[in-house]
Amino acid sequence: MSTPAPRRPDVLVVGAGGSGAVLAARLSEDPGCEVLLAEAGPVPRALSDFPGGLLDARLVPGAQPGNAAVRTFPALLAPGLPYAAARGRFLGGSTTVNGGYFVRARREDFDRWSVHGDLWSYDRVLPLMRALETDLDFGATALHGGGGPVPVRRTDLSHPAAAAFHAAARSLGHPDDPDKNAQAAPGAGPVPSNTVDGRRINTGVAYLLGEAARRPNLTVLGDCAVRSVEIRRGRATGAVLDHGGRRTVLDAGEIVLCAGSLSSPHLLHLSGVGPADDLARHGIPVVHDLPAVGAALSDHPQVTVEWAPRRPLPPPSGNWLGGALHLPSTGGAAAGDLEILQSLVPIMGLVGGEAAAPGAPLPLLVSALAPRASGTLRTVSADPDVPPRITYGYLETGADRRGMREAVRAAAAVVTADAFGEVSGGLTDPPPGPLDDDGLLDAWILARLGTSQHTCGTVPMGAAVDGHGRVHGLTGLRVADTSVLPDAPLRGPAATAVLIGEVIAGAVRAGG
Ligand SMILES: Cc1cc2nc3c(=O)[nH]c(=O)nc-3n(C[C@H](O)[C@H](O)[C@H](O)COP(=O)(O)OP(=O)(O)OC[C@H]3O[C@@H](n4cnc5c(N)ncnc54)[C@H](O)[C@@H]3O)c2cc1C
Repeated sequence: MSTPAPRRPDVLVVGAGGSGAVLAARLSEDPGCEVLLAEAGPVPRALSDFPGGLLDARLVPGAQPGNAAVRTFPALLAPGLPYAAARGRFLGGSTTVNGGYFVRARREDFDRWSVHGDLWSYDRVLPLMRALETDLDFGATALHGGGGPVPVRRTDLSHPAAAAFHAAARSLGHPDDPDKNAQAAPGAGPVPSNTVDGRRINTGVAYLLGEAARRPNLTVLGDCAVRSVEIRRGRATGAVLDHGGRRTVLDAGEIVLCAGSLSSPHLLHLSGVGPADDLARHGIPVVHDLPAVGAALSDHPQVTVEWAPRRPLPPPSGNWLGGALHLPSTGGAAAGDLEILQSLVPIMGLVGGEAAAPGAPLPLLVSALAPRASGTLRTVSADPDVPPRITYGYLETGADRRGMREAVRAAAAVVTADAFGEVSGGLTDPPPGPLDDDGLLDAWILARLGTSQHTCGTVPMGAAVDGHGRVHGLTGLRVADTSVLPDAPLRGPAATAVLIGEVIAGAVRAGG
């Protein structure tokens, strides 16, 4: 991994995050392919150069307001409900600042997505899901990988709160779910996590700091922000980038946008690719009318249910996560579209960057994972520094609200089960009233509404790109990040972001 002045690469990869770091590493395995990876945030050259808090798996840097590795985007979760959406802006992208939960999408997700191309069928992606990981619990099996870049370890359920959570879920009849990457019936179990010895292994560390760092055909530029893509006569020819205090135009054989689900559609818009009327209204010269770019946005609404420990509990040893319960909502996906994720760190600790906050209530993060694209991303200025206008469109339908109510009641049932009494002094939020009344519970949920930060679907396969990430109507331009998933998976998307890098790298290398 060298840092000379940029020369014309065969492939310019924009963004070194969940998908881009993977894509650049895989493409550069071919010594005949010159790859330039441009990352807007800092790019450390060694593990020791990462600020400590970015690797500490007891923390979630993206939850800390003002963290320097995070860019925030103003957004609306629902009408009148503002929110600051977070994205990693550092080598590894959002995988550097996320929760380190690394769970595969479900077979149902691939069944939906594979209508856009066989590359996405479960049988086609399984070998890649094995190739991208080293499963430290199960080793190499027909389902799991034994030699891939991302280490996967399941969370330790021996912490008293994690053990009690698991026992309580079991006592309520939820099945055991010991391997959430095995596509079994949903239930309660440990969380697969890209964490080893208390360190969260982001995609930059996993894919770029090892052997890839010595490849002469891979250049990784940090603090290098792409402003727009140059497109001439229907072909992407290069990109405008800011690097080292200079603005330059870099020609490239092919450009792959991996800037994430909020920045890739924004970059397309700024390059004149998107809904023509909207772009023209904001003074952006239209290059290619593609209304689907930014027309939809899919994510998972989240609220926090809290309980008070009845006695001092130890801080987590290596991971902020305890266990997780997945269950289907009424009429929802059999794979489980409701999620209750146990945090062993209080909210004030997650927000403040401290793993311990003795005496504070402990949270369960409660999300509805039904795949639905309810939001939008619109560009409102030709100035790249003006953020896009983002709406999530949460809780618009009766089914959305019912799903969240069911998830909150399921979480409250776990907390109030006898088996949880071993560690718990009781539920502190929500109070009893809202749990018994749909209207009150809807109001409680709305007042505490947040998001899992799992945005997908802003440049979807089908309407905007094909199954190989190629932007419809243009040549030499692809998108390869969570933007291309038509909807958010039934689990968190980090493992799927890595998979996207693997799938699209395969497509590029195969010449298709
Ligand atoms: C706080 C938080 C917690 C999360 N927790 C989890 C979790 O525990 N489990 C889970 O499954 N998912 C989680 N996610 C989601 C998951 O991390 C993301 O879905 C995944 O990282 C997305 O990968 P990506 O490649 O699409 O984008 P990103 O990982 O966001 O990468 C995009 C990269 O592009 C760079 N970039 C952007 N614009 C430009 C530009 N113009 N020029 C150059 N570079 C640019 C960015 O700096 C970034 O490095 C979380 C997300 C957040 C924000």
